[in-house]
Amino acid sequence: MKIAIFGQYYQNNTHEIVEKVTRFLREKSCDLYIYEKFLNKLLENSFVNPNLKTYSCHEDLQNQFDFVISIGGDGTILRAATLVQDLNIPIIGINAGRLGFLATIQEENIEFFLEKIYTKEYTISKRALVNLQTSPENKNIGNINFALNEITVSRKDTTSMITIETFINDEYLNSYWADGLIISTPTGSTGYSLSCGGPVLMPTANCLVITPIAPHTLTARPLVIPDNVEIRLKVTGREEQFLVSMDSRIASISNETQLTIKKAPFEILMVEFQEERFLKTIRKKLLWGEDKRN
Ligand SMILES: NC(=O)c1ccc[n+]([C@@H]2O[C@H](COP(=O)([O-])OP(=O)(O)OC[C@H]3O[C@@H](n4cnc5c(N)ncnc54)[C@H](O)[C@@H]3O)[C@@H](O)[C@H]2O)c1
Ligand SMILES: Nc1ncnc2c1ncn2[C@@H]1O[C@H](COP(=O)(O)OP(=O)(O)OP(=O)(O)O)[C@@H](O)[C@H]1O
Repeated sequence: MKIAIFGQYYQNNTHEIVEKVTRFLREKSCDLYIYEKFLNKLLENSFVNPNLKTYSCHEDLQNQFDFVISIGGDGTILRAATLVQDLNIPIIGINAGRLGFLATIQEENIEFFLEKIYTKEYTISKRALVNLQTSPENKNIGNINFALNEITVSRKDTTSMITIETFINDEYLNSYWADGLIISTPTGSTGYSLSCGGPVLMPTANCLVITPIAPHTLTARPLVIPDNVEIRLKVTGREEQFLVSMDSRIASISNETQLTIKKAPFEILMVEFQEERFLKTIRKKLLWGEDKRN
């Protein structure tokens, strides 16, 4: 099996996690690669390099990898997705962070779950992404023009709200007067959109959510739409520029720019285990059922 390990940060327990993962996979005679910048962080912290091969970009992953193992929090998985892109390499998330909504394996269960990869006791959860196109083209966006969680537009350098004229398949929807607007995938529905009052979507729902960020029109509510439509946005405001974000990445865009958002032509494959399925994750992480009255 050929496996790529990905991580971004070094903290106290990183050593232990990486050692657990590499020890287990070596015993299984895996062909192991590690993200070069992550290895450098480990080496700076007196990690002894057990002759791991390295990779550093999307192109390096193009050569028949079986899995990517992400070590970190949800943000690290979002970053791993920018390397995997359309390569259909399943991602296994080991949680070294806080919430770990997408990164579901806890440190103490690493061997238990990695064994399940060998016994094929897992399923693949296909996650839709959203894709952004701008007219005119914007060089700040580059070719990583997609998001696993959400694409947002928001105000920049001002407390003044922006107006976001929104069309679905060329039909006018609304002009949101708000701090911003979120176009969320089902995966992203438990992220920023949820904090702004959006609904939780099951990962397999073929839908997107349009969620306004602090709209000044009290009747503006999150809207669930099918994922086969094209959403077009035009932003106006006091400043000449606004911000667009794709998961953790941001770019400044000028007001004349038109944004077109639609489902991306590829999916991200998340490895899911029976013990850590989506419904259990929302119960556990959103503390459903913690109310002692029921
Ligand atoms: N007010 C908010 O809730 C808010 C604001 C900005 C961004 N975000 C989220 O943060 C993401 C970027 O992550 P980051 O690490 O760069 O930012 P960050 O460091 O601010 O962390 C954001 C938090 O959101 C959680 N999160 C991310 N994706 C999630 C998901 N799909 N389901 C449930 N929780 C999720 C993370 O676990 C983390 O605790 C964005 O895609 C967005 O969804 C949330
Ligand atoms: N490789 C790692 N080793 C140890 N700790 C890590 C590692 N990567 C991330 N962390 C810890 O997790 C924190 C969050 O990481 P990350 O940005 O990946 O996730 P996040 O989006 O903030 O989500 P979460 O809330 O799930 O942690 C980091 O600040 C750090 O404390």
